[in-house]
Amino acid sequence: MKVINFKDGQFDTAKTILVLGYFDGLHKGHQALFDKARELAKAKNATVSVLTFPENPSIVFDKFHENLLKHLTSYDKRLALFEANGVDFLYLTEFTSHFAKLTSHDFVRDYVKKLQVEAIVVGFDYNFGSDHGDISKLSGYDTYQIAQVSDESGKISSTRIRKALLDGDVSLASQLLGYDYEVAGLVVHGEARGRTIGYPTANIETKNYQYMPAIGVYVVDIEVADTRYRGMASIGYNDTFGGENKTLEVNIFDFHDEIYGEMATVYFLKFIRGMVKFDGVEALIDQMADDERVARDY
Ligand SMILES: Cc1cc2nc3c(=O)[nH]c(=O)nc-3n(C[C@H](O)[C@H](O)[C@H](O)COP(=O)(O)O)c2cc1C
Ligand SMILES: Nc1ncnc2c1ncn2[C@@H]1O[C@H](COP(=O)(O)OP(=O)(O)O)[C@@H](O)[C@H]1O
Repeated sequence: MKVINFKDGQFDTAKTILVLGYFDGLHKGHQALFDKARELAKAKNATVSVLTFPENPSIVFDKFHENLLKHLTSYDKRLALFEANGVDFLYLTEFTSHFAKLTSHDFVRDYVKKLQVEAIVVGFDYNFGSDHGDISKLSGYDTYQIAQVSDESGKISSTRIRKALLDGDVSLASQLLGYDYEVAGLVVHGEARGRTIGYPTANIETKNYQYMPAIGVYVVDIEVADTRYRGMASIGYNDTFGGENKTLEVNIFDFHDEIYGEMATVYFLKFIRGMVKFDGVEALIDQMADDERVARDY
């Protein structure tokens, strides 16, 4: 997959199926668009391109709040997901006030017509231009609008996945995404207390603006230096010790190495329980032994 800044003007000249949207998380609903795009590309002997935005378009419309900067994936994971979904060319353009003001006619002229488009694929709720024009009429291309993908509880959406994470329901989030929810970060020093209680924990400091699951204890897998291990994670303030910073920490099973400064990816598999402020360290250790049984059995 080739990543191209649209403003650099280095457009590929092969016939292509163009997919349009923001696609935070590339969840099962988004994946349906790429399934269609791949099918069309095969039939028409074309490539698959996506035109998307690095940041959330809502930044242009909504009063700022921190969550507007957050994503369901890291940037690297996002690229990997586009590639896994069959995208050959990823065109990035910033979503700005100016971009939002383009009419559908402007958008076709300045963006769509720059590529050798064979057909366009969009989601059921896609909006074209500030005038909400009809892109198939304007552009003359076949346009496929893909119906929403639903499960028993309704439409699969990035909003539902964010809510599942904020509720600690990482199993639901992963089910809707079609892959395990993951957060990547750097292993940093904590209070060096973990080793003294028999449960060393790798403290993961995330550099990416990603949604963190709710405070609690989770079954996780963790990938360090290309190897994936089972572990148990805690997200919270280490209430038992009066901790003031919210941390993500992972006790890695059957692992004995120093990994400060390494990048690690944590895959959230299942919520175990909420955080507890214990009266003493012994009670915490007993509880962690129980957590370990749950995580190893998962
Ligand atoms: C699986 C797991 C469960 C935990 N549960 C709790 C808890 O219920 N209450 C709490 O105060 N700390 C909990 N912790 C956090 C520990 O307090 C923390 O890992 C320990 O203090 C070590 O901190 P350090 O890495 O800064 O040395 C948990 C940690 C893990 C890995
Ligand atoms: N099984 C393990 N799980 C997590 N970290 C481990 C493990 N074994 C060794 N380590 C190392 O020990 C560190 C954690 O020890 P800990 O006493 O909790 O210190 P800190 O507070 O600095 O995290 C990790 O960052 C890692 O380098």
